[in-house]
Amino acid sequence: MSNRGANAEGTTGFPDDELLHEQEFIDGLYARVDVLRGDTEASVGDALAQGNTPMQARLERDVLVAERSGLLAALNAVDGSLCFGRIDLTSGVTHHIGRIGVRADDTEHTPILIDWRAPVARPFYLATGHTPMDLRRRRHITTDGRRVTDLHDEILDLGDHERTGHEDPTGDAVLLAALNSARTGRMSDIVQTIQAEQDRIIRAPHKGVLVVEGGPGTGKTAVALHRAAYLLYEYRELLAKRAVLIVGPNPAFLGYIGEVLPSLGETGVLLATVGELFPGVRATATDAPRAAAVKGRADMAEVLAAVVQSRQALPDPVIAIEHDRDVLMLDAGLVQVARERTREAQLPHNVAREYFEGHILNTLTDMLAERIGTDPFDGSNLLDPSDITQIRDDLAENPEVWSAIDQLWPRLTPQSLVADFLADPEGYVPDEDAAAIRRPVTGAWTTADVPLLDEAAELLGEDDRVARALADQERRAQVAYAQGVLDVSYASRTYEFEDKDEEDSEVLSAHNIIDAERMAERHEEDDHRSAAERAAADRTWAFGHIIVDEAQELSPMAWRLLMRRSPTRSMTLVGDPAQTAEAAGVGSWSEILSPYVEDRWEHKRLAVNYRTPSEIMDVAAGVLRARHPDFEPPRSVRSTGVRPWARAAGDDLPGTVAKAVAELTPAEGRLAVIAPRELHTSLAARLEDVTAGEEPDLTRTVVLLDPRQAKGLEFDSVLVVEPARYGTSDLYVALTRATQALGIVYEGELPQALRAATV
Ligand SMILES: Nc1ncnc2c1ncn2[C@@H]1O[C@H](COP(=O)(O)OP(=O)(O)OP(=O)(O)O)[C@@H](O)[C@H]1O
Repeated sequence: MSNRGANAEGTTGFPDDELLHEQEFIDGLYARVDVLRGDTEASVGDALAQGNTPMQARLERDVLVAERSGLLAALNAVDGSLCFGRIDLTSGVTHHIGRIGVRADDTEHTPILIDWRAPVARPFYLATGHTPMDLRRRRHITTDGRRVTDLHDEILDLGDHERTGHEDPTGDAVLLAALNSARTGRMSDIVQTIQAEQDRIIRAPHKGVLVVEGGPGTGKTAVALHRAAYLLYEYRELLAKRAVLIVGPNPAFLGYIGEVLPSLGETGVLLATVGELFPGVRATATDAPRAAAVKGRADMAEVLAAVVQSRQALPDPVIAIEHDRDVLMLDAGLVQVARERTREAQLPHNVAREYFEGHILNTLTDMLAERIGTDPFDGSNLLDPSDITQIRDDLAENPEVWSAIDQLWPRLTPQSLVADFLADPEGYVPDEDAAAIRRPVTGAWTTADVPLLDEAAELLGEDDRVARALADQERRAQVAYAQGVLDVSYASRTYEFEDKDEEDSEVLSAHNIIDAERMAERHEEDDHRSAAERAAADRTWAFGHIIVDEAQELSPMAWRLLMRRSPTRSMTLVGDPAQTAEAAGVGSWSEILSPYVEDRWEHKRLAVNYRTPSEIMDVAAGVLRARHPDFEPPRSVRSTGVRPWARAAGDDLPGTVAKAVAELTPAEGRLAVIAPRELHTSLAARLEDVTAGEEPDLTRTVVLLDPRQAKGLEFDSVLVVEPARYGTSDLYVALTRATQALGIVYEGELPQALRAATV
């Protein structure tokens, strides 16, 4: 830590010029930001107060309000932690670095605070004594709200003998302070201390698929989130329109990471689990592992295609249609021809129905025409084309014809198709798989059902003839309305400017710059939801970039869903195969990716563990090495000197756990008790003020979780209960969640791998 204290006076009690100097800068910065905020609030207020204005002005007003509101949200989100660093260049220039960029109110709009994502800020993260990148000094500025509390300087130009009294010889005091600080139950950003290996990943180009792999605590999640913020900054035009999607393993995890992007001033991101990616469906039930594994298998795509085909039925043996005192017999042979012709079009089922309807109507028309129009003498047909058309039209009015078509080529929804299939899967999958996935037709949806629904939606498509007709009608009404607006605008112009020639007028009115078609289009665009909000409601949305955390957990069917949302294949996938728990998870990155991008994807590794001290990491690594002797754990960046311990519970497991919890609960910070789900009720009964359940409140001091829920999270202290009941990867996850202390309580035997490593 620096040798200077927490206010503008040094330890000697004399004023500290450096601190004072930085405080002056920060005061000036906030003064500017306060003005900016005031101006922005006022302009939003003015715009909203305008009331009923002509359409063109309203459109401009809405754009302004949206932009300014975004700016306000960013200003408010970063308030109190605006500036965190400074770089001094050998040229004598200095730049302050912050969460967003701020410019002075001068004619040049001189930058006074550089956004951490700007290229100018990059040396702050990358410069070393070996490669100083033209820096003499890097300064970390620690603030408490608007007050500067500490400075840490690293000298990067070894020939520079000037000293400030705030030198940090190791250069990692700020990082270690961040790693040792008490956890809050919410992940915080790492923008002040991004390490060079992380920075290179954060700023990698957005095109193509980037896989980021690393052990527990290597900052994969932190890097993924900062990458989202970086991409939104660097490719703002594109990504503000198309939005960024971040996929996480469960809602508790999304809650845990949910504050990081707003703290970086970014809100245009959709955070979702795979179970939330089918609009209108909420996955509330949980599958048994075997069922999830079957539903996630790649061949389910073919299985569902076969289910759809099986709904395209044949009469058994005939359907009799009464028409005009005639009976028309639709037999299997005739329908099969119509069905084959329809299938040849290779369209989704519901879209193809229009063709099937046509073929059946034609078949029936031919049948009837032959029956009533054939000349008994020479066998020729006496009907002319208008008679044939009339017959066809009459048939199209007959409800029996439509009931036959509905029976043979029914309109299907993804929900009905998948629910019916799951209620009766025999014949489509092997018997033992069918037994694993069968459930009542009214059963609640699970996360593993969502990729099946999405697949079904693709196979079925939408018969949007009615919607299209309505939209056409609506559009014609809008164009007519827009034309009316333009006419009114033209008429009012002649009133207002009657003393001026049209050419002389400096005031442009709507009719000068826009025609009715375009104006109607603008009206359609008049959708105030952000891109992320619109994306959340649209199954077919193509995201600008997709980030997947814990990517190793996703099934092949879930990958199909995600790839549909990313036609440009602009993706960042982060994960750790050693932490794979889901039976449906995929074995290797190339297995996941080759069907979509062959071998055109990049692979980066993170090797330093920032979370888990070496004493705890050694224990966790031992567990994996017991199964995989060559396993290489990530290197812990710090050690605490505190060894993990293990304690036998005797015959009172809940009592021993309660005692251990009392010992391990940090004065500040959070404790997780990680225990098999079946023990939760008995343990919760003995733990005061504990939070548990599907979505526990992670900000509470003591949280009770099962190992799957603990994935991706971290706590100051962790108590692992009954480790012998976990699978290897679940145990590895559980053991690597603590930043400070780890205890283990067990009944019976302690697994061999844990015996030697604990006290
Ligand atoms: N450069 C950094 N500066 C400060 N803290 C960091 C840095 N990198 C990572 N951390 C911290 O390390 C902890 C672990 O990070 P993170 O959760 O992103 O790791 P992970 O690789 O996703 O872990 P896991 O696979 O176990 O979920 C977090 O508290 C994060 O804030």
